[in-house]
Amino acid sequence: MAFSSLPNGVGLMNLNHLHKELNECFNVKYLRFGTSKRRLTWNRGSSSVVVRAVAPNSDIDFSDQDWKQHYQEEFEKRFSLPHLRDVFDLTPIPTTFFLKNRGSEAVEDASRTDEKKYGYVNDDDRALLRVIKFSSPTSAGAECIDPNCSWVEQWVHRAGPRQQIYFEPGKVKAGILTCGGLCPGLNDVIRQIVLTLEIYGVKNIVGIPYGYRGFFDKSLHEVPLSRQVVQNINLSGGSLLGVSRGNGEVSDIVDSIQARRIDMLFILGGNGTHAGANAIHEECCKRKLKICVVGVPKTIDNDILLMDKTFGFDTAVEEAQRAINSAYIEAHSAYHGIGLVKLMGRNSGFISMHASLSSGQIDVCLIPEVPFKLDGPYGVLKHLEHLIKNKGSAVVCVAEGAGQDLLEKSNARDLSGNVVFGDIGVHIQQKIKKHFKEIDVHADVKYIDPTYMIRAVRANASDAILCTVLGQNAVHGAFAGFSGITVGICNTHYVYLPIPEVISSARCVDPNSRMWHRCLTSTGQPDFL
Ligand SMILES: Nc1ncnc2c1ncn2[C@@H]1O[C@H](COP(=O)(O)OP(=O)(O)OP(=O)(O)O)[C@@H](O)[C@H]1O
Ligand SMILES: O=P(O)(O)OC[C@H]1O[C@](O)(CO)[C@@H](O)[C@@H]1O
Ligand SMILES: [Mg+2]
Repeated sequence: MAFSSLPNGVGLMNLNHLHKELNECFNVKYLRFGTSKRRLTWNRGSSSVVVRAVAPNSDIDFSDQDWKQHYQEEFEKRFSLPHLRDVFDLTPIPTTFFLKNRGSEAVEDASRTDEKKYGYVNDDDRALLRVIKFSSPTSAGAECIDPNCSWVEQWVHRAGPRQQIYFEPGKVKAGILTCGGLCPGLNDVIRQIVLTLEIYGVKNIVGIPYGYRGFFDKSLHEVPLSRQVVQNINLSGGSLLGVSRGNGEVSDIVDSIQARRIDMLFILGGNGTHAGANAIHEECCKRKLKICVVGVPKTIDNDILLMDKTFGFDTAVEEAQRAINSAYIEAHSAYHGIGLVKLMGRNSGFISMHASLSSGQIDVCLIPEVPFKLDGPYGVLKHLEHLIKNKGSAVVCVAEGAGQDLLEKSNARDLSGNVVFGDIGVHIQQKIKKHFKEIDVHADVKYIDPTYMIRAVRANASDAILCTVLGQNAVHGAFAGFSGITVGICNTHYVYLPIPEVISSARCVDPNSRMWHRCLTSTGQPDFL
C-alpha cells in the first residue's frame, strides 16, 4: 500500500489504492471527511457496496472559519441511519416491548406503568465517537482532522428500544444467519435475538442455515427458532445455524428473502458478510421491499472500524493466552527452548498484541501492521540468539498476516475471495532451526498453532454480556425501522452505525498507539529493521 509520507509521519492515502486494497489495513492518520462526490463503489459479482473513501485533508479548507461546522454537518450526514421512512410513507405504532412488569397481565395493562415516559431511547440520543482531545498529530494514537489536531465533536446514534415501532410483531417473520468464520458468542447473539423478538410478540422466527448459502442452496431448509430451541445454545461454541464462505448473487438472495416473506433479517458476520448485508439492504430499497437488514459484527480479529471491540475477541485472547502459556512452559523447561505461537489475525494484530500483553510471557510479538526482518544484525533471529544466550529461553507470538512480504506470493483465494496467506508460523519455525544450526548453538523449537481451538470455544463472561446487549439492540434497531445498520460499542456505549462506515477498511493496530508501545515495553523487543 503506497502512502505519501509527510515529515510528521502522517500518511495520506491515495484513493486509487483504496479500491485495489480495500481489505487491507490502512494507517491513515487523518479522519475521514466524506463527501458524496468521493463515493467509491466496491464491486463484487453482481453486488455493489458503496463505501466512502478517506479524503485527503486538501478537501477541507481550514482557512474557512466555519470548517468545523461543515465537517460536523458532513459527519452527521454520513452517520445518519438509513430508515424505512426513506422509502415508505409509514406511521409508527406504540411499542409492544415493555420495560417493566412483564408478567402477562401487566403487558395487557401497560397503562399502569410509567414506562411510556422513561427507559426508552430517543432517536435524537447520541454517543460521542472520539473522546480524546489530541493536542498534536505527534501525540500517541492521534487521529487528526486538521494540522492543529483541533477538537471536533463527532456524535453517533444511540442504540436501544424506541417508544414507537414500525412493525406489528404478530405479522413479522424474522430471519437470522451467521456467515464467515466461527467466533465465540455466535450462539449467545442468536439466542438474544430470538428472546427479544419473542418479547416484542414475534412468533415466526427462522434460522437460515450456513450463512448466505442457506438462501441459494435449495437442499438447505429454514430452522424454526423459539425460546425453547435456543434456551441452552449459549453453553456451546460454534453456531447453531452453521457458517459458510462463498459468493452468492445478491439478487438471488433477495429473491429468496422475498419468496420467504422475511420482514427482518439479522446478519451476524465480519466485514465480508456486512458488505453482503449492505448490498442486500440496497437491493431491498431498490425493489421497495419493507425489509429491515441489521448486522451484528462478528470477528475474533477485532478488525471492524470504530468499535471498542467486537464480540468473541476477548474470548479469543483468553484462549490464545493458554497457548502462549504452554509455549512458555515448554520453552522454559527445555535447554535453550524457543516457543513459537501463531495466532489468527489476517490484517490486524489485535489478538497477538493483546495475548502477548495479557500473558506477560512473550519476548517477541510480530503483527501485520509492523514490518520486520528475520535476518541481519537487527533481525528477529539475532535477537533470539541474544535471548537464548542471556535468558536461556524465548517465546515468540506471530499473527498469521504478519511478515507476508517474507513469503512467496500465492494467488490463492478462499471461496469468499479473501487472499490465502502463506504460513508465517512454519516459515519462522524453519528459519529459527536453520539459523541456530548454522551458528552451531543448540535450540529446541516448539511450535504451537492453536488457530481453530481459539475460535471454537464458547464465549467468556465479558463476551457473553456484549453478545446479549448487541443481540437485543439489533432487534430494537429493526423494530425502530432502521435498515442497513449494524450494532456496536463505542466508548462503552452502545450505538447503531451505517454499515459502510464500519467496513470501509480493516481496523488495524496503530503502531503509534499507546497499546502497541505498551506491548513493546512488556516484551522488551527492539525494532527488527
Ligand atoms: N462485497 C461483497 N458483496 C456481497 N457479498 C459479499 C461481499 N464480500 C463478501 N461477501 C459475502 O459475505 C460472506 C462472508 O464473507 P467472508 O468469508 O469474507 O467472511 P467475513 O464476514 O469477512 O468473516 P471473517 O471475519 O470470518 O472473515 C461470503 O458468503 C461472501 O460471499
Ligand atoms: O480457515 P477459515 O475458516 O477460512 O478462517 C480463517 C480466518 O478467519 C479469521 O479469524 C477471520 O475470522 C482470520 O483471521 C483467518 O484468516
Ligand atoms: Mg473478513
